[in-house]
Amino acid sequence: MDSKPDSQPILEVGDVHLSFGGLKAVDGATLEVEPGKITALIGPNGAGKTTLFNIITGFYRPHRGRIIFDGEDITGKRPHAIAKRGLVRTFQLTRALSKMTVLENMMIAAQDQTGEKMFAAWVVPWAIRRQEKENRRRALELLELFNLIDKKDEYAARLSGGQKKLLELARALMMRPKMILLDEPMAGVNPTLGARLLEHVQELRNEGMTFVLVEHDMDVVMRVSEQVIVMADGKVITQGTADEVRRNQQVIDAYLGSGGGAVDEAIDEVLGGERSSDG
Ligand SMILES: Nc1ncnc2c1ncn2[C@@H]1O[C@H](COP(=O)(O)OP(=O)(O)OP(=O)(O)O)[C@@H](O)[C@H]1O
Repeated sequence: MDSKPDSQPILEVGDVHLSFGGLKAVDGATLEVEPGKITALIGPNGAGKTTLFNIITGFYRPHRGRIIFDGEDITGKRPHAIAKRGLVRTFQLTRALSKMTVLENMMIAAQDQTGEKMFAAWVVPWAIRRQEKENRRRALELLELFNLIDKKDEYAARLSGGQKKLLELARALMMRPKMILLDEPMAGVNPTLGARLLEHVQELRNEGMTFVLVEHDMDVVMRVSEQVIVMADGKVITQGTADEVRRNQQVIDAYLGSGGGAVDEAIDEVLGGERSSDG
């Protein structure tokens, strides 16, 4: 039932493994992401989704396996080198970032990427001013687009949950990525700002950007994603359209096997309330 991508994948993850002590957090994960689409990565708690995100973006080094982004092997490369190639992930605002203003957050995100240019700027001072001016122009443009311009001098800590998520996405865009990984973009976001965030994601996708999101809200997953990848126990158990995935018995079993009182709720979520009594 897996649907084969019709274009060359922008990201290929092949047989990736990573253990923490004896725990196999990612255990032979293999997947492909099509360019210019929104792909959701779902699975029960502890399936390995966040760990895989961290491996793909260079924050963890896999014990085995290969990651190809945009035709280039990026396995084991450092996060800033991967970001420079156009693959970035969003980050929850850390305590340090919360104590900076919204605009400072944007400027710092750009600096992370222009590290080498900054070195050049140290040698040639006019270059630093030109780069800073360009970063500031882009930061203000993005804040305007994301309706955060009135908050530019506020401390990031003072933003609402939804505004923080918008800032996280805007920060990632400072790096001019080809592909963005979003970890639970809708968590703690009110419905109005959540809808706006999804609109931005869909607009950026229409402009050719690729997104992969880890999201627990199945309503959101089924609504916005063109592809759904399902992980359980560190493995990818299936990949397909939202409709294909929701009918897949392995997916239902994976959520059933996740245990605890949330089982029924999880199945209802995955099946979108379409579970029949003969199941
Ligand atoms: N730094 C770490 N050290 C030890 N174990 C870890 C670490 N990070 C994750 N794990 C374990 O690896 C497994 C996979 O965790 P991960 O956070 O990747 O799952 P997930 O699918 O993102 O879950 P959730 O949906 O709950 O966020 C879990 O059993 C988790 O406890």
